[in-house]
Amino acid sequence: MGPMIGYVAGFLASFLFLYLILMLVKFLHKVWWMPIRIQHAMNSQGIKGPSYRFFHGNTKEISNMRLISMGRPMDHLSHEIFPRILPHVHLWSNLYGRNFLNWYGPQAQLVVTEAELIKEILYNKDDVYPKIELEGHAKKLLGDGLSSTKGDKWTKLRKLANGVFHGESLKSMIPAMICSAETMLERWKEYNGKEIEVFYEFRILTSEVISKTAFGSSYLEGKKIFDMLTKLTLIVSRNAHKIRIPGISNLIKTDDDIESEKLEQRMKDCIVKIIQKRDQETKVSDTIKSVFLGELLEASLDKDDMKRISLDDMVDECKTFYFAGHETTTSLLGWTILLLAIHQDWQEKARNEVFEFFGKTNPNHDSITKLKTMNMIVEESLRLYPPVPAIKRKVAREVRLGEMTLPPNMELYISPLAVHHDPTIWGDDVHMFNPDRFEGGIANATKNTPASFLPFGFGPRNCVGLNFALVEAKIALVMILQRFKFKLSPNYVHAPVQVFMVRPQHGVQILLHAL
Ligand code: HEM
Repeated sequence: MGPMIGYVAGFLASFLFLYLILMLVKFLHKVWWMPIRIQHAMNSQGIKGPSYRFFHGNTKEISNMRLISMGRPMDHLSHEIFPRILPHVHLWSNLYGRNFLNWYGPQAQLVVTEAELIKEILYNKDDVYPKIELEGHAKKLLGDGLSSTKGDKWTKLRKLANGVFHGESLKSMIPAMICSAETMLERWKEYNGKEIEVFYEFRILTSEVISKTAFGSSYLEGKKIFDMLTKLTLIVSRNAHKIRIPGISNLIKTDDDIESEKLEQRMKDCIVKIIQKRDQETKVSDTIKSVFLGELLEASLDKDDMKRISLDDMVDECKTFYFAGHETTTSLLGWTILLLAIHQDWQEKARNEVFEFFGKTNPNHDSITKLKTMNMIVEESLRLYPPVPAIKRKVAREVRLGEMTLPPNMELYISPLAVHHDPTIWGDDVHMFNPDRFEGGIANATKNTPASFLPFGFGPRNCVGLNFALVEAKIALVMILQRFKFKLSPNYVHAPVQVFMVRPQHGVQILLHAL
């Protein structure tokens, strides 16, 4: 018996040893051999970049640069925020060229800043340059909803969302937008002659608008979800440049892992409750408007397999739209008010146009889209302060992009912020607020390189909420301009930061004067 046990134990030990060796070889292949090979292959095509560092890639350098650049406020009210928000892209594109290679851990990432190449990437269908797979905390934030999913499921969800956020359906949401803006401005009356922090105000406004229009739920019900989303966003943001050893992260959980799991579960419970409540309401009355949640519910009951969606899909869609429809528009409104508070001449021009179109009456859809000065101001605000500073894609299979041959699985990093602050496209006054540059339209402003202006992305996966966001923001701006003059408060501290979106770290304080 004794020798037999010894034999089995020896066999198991050698098996374990071989297994460990195999795992080590696999690990080294991933974190050492492949990066060296890819770096070499790209260098030989003239694509340079900071050297790959074992396991962490360039993430530590990137984190340090960001800590320094965003660690304190800007010295003056400059709009030159690209070196501050994305210091590594700014430095390395100057050092290594417009398209350069950097490393997100052992993941090769090609940063592309040339508009023609960006167009090629974003215009392509999912099979060549698909979206990247979300992992960890980010996956808990957005799930497999419209912004992250691919293939047939994406086609199905996009069709559904397109129908809801365009045309007549969008028009039917305008009264709710106006009503929410009125509630906000009623509150503002108390601040006449005083300071008000508007970024916070816009967070309430945009969450109320998306809650009411898309989900039919009141702000208070949606508020819990927004609070949880905000917490999860902070977790994603502070872990964005941390590289974890695969496998180990399943065994050893950090506080953030535990917190994000809890938040994911609580958000799901909350959304399921809203869905169930809505389901009951629909049974009771047919008159309820066909908001987004209604469409989702209908799709969940569809007999056609190709159209039907599951409860998990619904939860992910709700999370996606709560998230996408909230922080982005808040950011746009916050920066636009800051710009108008600084540039009083443009505030006056915008107000004159508003009075010309609407007098003191509430805005309406048809005229909102005709406001030319307002449109130029919003476009210039989106150019200088694009809420979404970076977009990512992946290379599905070996492919030629311009003069380069890219290996499969390489990540592509496209930065609207970098492109919007490129003087070769926008001229020497690139960092100035000059809405006039949009007077002849976007094509004219970008000298017919449309991918040079991409606040809402580009191509088939551009922002599905584009019109919704623009109408909502313009309604709020029109109604503010009709009621108040405003200037920047001396307490405002200029500290744009990136926490997912580009946002003012300490809010936007203005002084209000009722008209
Ligand atoms: C100023 C406001 C907004 C900005 C700047 C913005 C920006 C963007 C950008 C850049 C993308 C493309 C991302 C990529 O290509 O990877 C995108 C996609 C998306 N946006 Fe927005 N967005 C805004 C408002 C909204 C609103 C209000 C909603 C919802 C009502 C929304 C829902 C979405 C969704 C669902 C996607 C994914 C679309 C798809 O993949 O098919 N966004 N947005």
